[in-house]
Amino acid sequence: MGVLTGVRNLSRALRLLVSTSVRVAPWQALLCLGETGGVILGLLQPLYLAWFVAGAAGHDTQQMALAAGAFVAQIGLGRALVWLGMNARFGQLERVGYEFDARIAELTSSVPTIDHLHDPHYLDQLQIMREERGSLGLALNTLLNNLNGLAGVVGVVALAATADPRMLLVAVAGVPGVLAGPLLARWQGRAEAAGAEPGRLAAHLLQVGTSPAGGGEVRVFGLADPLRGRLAAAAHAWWKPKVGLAVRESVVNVAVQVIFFGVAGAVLAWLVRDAVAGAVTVAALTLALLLIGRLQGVSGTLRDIIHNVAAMSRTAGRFLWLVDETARIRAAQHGTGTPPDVPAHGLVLDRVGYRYPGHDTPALEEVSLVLPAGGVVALVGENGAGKSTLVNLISGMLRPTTGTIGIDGHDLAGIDPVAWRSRLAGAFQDHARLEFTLGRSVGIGDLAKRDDEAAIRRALHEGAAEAVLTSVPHGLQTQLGVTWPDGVDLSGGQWQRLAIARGMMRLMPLVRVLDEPTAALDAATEHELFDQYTRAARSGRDTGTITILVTHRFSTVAAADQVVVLDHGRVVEQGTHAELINRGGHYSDLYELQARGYR
Ligand SMILES: Nc1ncnc2c1ncn2[C@@H]1O[C@H](COP(=O)(O)OP(=O)(O)OP(=O)(O)O)[C@@H](O)[C@H]1O
Repeated sequence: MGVLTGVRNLSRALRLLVSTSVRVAPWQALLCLGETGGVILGLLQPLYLAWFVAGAAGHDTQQMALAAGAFVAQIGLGRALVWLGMNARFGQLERVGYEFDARIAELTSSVPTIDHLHDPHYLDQLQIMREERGSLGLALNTLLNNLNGLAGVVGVVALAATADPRMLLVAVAGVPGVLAGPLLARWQGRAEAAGAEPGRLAAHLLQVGTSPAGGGEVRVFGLADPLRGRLAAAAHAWWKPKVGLAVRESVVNVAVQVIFFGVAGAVLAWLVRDAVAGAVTVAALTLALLLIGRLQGVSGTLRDIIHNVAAMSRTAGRFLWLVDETARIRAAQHGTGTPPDVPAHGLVLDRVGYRYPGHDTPALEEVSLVLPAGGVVALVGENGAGKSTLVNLISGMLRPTTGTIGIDGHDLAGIDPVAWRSRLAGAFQDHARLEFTLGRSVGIGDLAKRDDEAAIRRALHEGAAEAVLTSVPHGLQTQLGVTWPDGVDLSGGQWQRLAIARGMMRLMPLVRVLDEPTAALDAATEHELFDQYTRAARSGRDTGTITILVTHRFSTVAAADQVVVLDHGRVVEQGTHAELINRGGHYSDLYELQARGYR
């Protein structure tokens, strides 16, 4: 990164932090400056002390009284200002922190597609940002501390020069300490980057090892030891760069101190010699002595300022990267067209391919399909065949890396993704367990009708979830989730049925996707449900809804108009169930294999 880019990024970061702080709480932002005034007053202490000592040496009681009075007054006023500023600073810290948390959540969820959530680089940046979320909140705090520190540095150096110009040599001896700042900041940046991925892995392994969901498998498969081993290795890889950094920091700090105190000792000896000879006044020598400690602090303060500003700029830079990246992704999804109210022809996939970010092998290749309006298509195939990827492409969550998907002759890329998504309905294998009231948990499948009891009951009926409703104590008002007052828990299958009902809330979707929402149900129930969807789809053919069923169970898809068989990301067969059975190919083999399992 060039110096110019660095300066530009820093100034962008500073503007972001200051403008956010001022926008969130303008009065507090202003009050924070009181602290800087207090710091500047505090700097004058050695001056009053030197006057006092000089007054005592010259038996000048008036000077002594004046110096003592000024000393006490500046302590009182300085402390009051610091107190005011500090309170404002801490109040500001929380509000700015919440503001950034909210904006991060908004940015990550405002992208209509999910390709970026599969990108390891994006996830690493997000992980570091989560770890450092607090430091964005602390940004104004850091900035003010730096401002106070800078005021202190300027004041101390000016006072030191007043005491004796040779004291500037001592200030210069602090330069190596200052120069070490950027070096340490660079090392820290590298250590953070090196620890991000293992940190994510350690958090994931810890979650697997401690969550009730993974608990059963961990025990049955005897995974506790290997998991502990991998967790230890990941944690080691996470903290190793941090330990290395701490060691190098210590070595640099010791070297810097040795240089400073060597020069300071020599200059003081020189001043004492001149004071004995009468060439330096008692006041100047006293001031010089009092300022040595503060001068030593100067290089530390400057270094901290550089370090803090670099860290702050890095953290703010990541936030700005997220802002830019979000804008870039959104700009690439420039579709503004509206989807048709009722599809006339249907979806056409023309040589569609998709490659996940950072992966060489495509998950889908050369997929060409026609999904007619009002039709029911079943996607079948073994694990990893590409069914969910295809569904995500049709839903507009992912964008094809090659080929096009069109609806009634219009490329999906030209349609506003949010408008497209608003016309989809469905239930997915990774459904959410929404711990709201039962009615709300289903109703939000169509936000406009979330409180429409009749619509919710209809969706529960169509999702074959009425049995869930009758099994809970307070009907639609039942709170779901045992961690809430009066909350009830549901079985995996019951949660799944609610997710399916949620997918039935939208009445006239363009596409209704049912991506293995029935995995927790038995084969007979799944069969019955898919038959019900197919019948519902056929009875409402005039709405043009394209129904896509995804399943592993071949027996449940016989009623679909069209069965598409995927294998290793390619369409290997398509046709009706009867056609495919007669063909005696891949579908027929797999169907026979599963059917034998049920005999
Ligand atoms: N987030 C991802 N990053 C990289 N590769 C992925 C990702 N998700 C899926 N894949 C890969 O893409 C291919 C297709 O996966 P997909 O989930 O679409 O298959 P599927 O047919 O739905 O499988 P299943 O029946 O197990 O749900 C697989 O090889 C899988 O490993």
